[in-house]
Amino acid sequence: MSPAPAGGTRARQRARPPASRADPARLLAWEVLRAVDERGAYANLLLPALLAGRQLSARDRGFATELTYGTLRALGVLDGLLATVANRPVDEVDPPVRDALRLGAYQLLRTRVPARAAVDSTVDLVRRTSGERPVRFANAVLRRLAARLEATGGDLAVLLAAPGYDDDPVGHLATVTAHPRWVVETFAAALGGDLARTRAALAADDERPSTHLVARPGLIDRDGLLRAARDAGLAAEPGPWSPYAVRLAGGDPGRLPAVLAGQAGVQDEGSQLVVAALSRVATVGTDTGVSVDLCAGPGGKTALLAGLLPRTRLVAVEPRATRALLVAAAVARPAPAPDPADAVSGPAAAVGDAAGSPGAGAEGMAGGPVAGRSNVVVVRADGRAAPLRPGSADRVLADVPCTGLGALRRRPEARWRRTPAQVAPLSHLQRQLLAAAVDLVRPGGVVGYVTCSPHPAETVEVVTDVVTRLAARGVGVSVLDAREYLPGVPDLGDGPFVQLWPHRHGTDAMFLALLRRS
Ligand SMILES: C[S@@+](CC[C@H](N)C(=O)[O-])C[C@H]1O[C@@H](n2cnc3c(N)ncnc32)[C@H](O)[C@@H]1O
Repeated sequence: MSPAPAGGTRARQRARPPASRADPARLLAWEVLRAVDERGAYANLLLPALLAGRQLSARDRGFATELTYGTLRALGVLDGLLATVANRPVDEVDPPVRDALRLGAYQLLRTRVPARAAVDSTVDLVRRTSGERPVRFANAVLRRLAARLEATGGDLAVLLAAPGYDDDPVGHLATVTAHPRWVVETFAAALGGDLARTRAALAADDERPSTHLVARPGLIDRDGLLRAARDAGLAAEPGPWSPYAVRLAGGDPGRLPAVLAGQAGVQDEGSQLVVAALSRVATVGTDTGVSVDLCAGPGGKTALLAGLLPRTRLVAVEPRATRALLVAAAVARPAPAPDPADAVSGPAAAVGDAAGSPGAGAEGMAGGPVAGRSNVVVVRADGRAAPLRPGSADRVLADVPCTGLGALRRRPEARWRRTPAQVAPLSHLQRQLLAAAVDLVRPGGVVGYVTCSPHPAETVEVVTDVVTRLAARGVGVSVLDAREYLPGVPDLGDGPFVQLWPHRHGTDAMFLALLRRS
């Protein structure tokens, strides 16, 4: 029988480990890491749920959050570092022990926790979660790592033997910024090969994003939301670009009455900008009074667009039942009230129903309308076959499913989960959805094509390809200069498209193309 490795699989079969001093913040972070690793959980959903169920001090909550997100973002670097001191490939270490070591390595590398405390607390965590057997191994690994970090001043390029920047800039950046190589290549391609900007974009993925709120037009204005946030003790500032945005330095926006009442919501400022831009484009010719949100779930953009186009009947299309219900929840909210404080009990906005509106019929809608408060009707359907007549909409928003490479700072584990193989199928679906959007819009109407990814295969290439193919079929589409619809927002790229970036705008890396059907 071969000896079980320290931290090997047998450790899990041991009797229940003795209680130890593992502190609650580290334990909670470890639990999230395990769930992400074992069952593909989403940290940004699981962590708040676990935090809500525990009695932790504000300091411990902050620490648990930093440990969880920071460790998940830096996973590639942490595993690389651990491999240099573990004398074995990291993926051969028992997963529960490996996750504890990752947390310890993160504390050594990126926090001000003293090295000794980082090592000792990780050893306690290992003891508590895996028993005594792997404790010596964990202790030795982290002590070696602490010594190496001290000896090199934490220089990752040295520690991880990164390729020299001059020899292999992409490899170098991938190593020192903890991104897979293909993501570095993607960002570089989207930034025209500018490697200094690529480095800045990659670095921005590691910064803790502020929380952005949207003041939903007609329900609350931005100043009212700002006041409400400050009154609730939150550090709030107006967003620099969107007239509806408030940025929070921290704190829980979920307890704000305006958010609970649906007058405001959590929404990245970049998402607000692309919706605002679409609403600002004047249509040419006679409006039908119908607009479409073709990929609506979970409904953040639907809610904003409905507020910006109050006289439009907005058909929100979403194929997944759970997400369609989220759209319904996002729009089934109180109506405008003169004083935000009264809005919770204010009158409901006009009930929307696609039936009878030009081009939109309730009959044939897969699943039927599932919500209709205000000017929105939610329809469960595939956007490629939405139950709407061609040419029936004034505006169509196609916020297509994408790799989400533009929101890596908000989804810490995503950079390691996404693969280049996912791009082509998405790109195919995106082409189909954009073509469907153009089909739905009337001549003189406008399509907004949006991704939360800067990948050229999901952005410029999709738009260029679809416009070319449609032209070959005699469908005229002109590409508008989307930058003109975001006045005051600097550095939007060379046009005619808009590409936002975390490092330039503090937003997710949203892409926007505006197309007018002729
Ligand atoms: C990027 S998300 C949209 C986010 C949304 N606009 C918001 O701001 O809350 C893309 C959505 O498209 C939906 N989707 C996936 N396949 C689709 C299809 N064939 N037709 C329409 N929507 C689809 C997904 O379920 C997902 O909810």
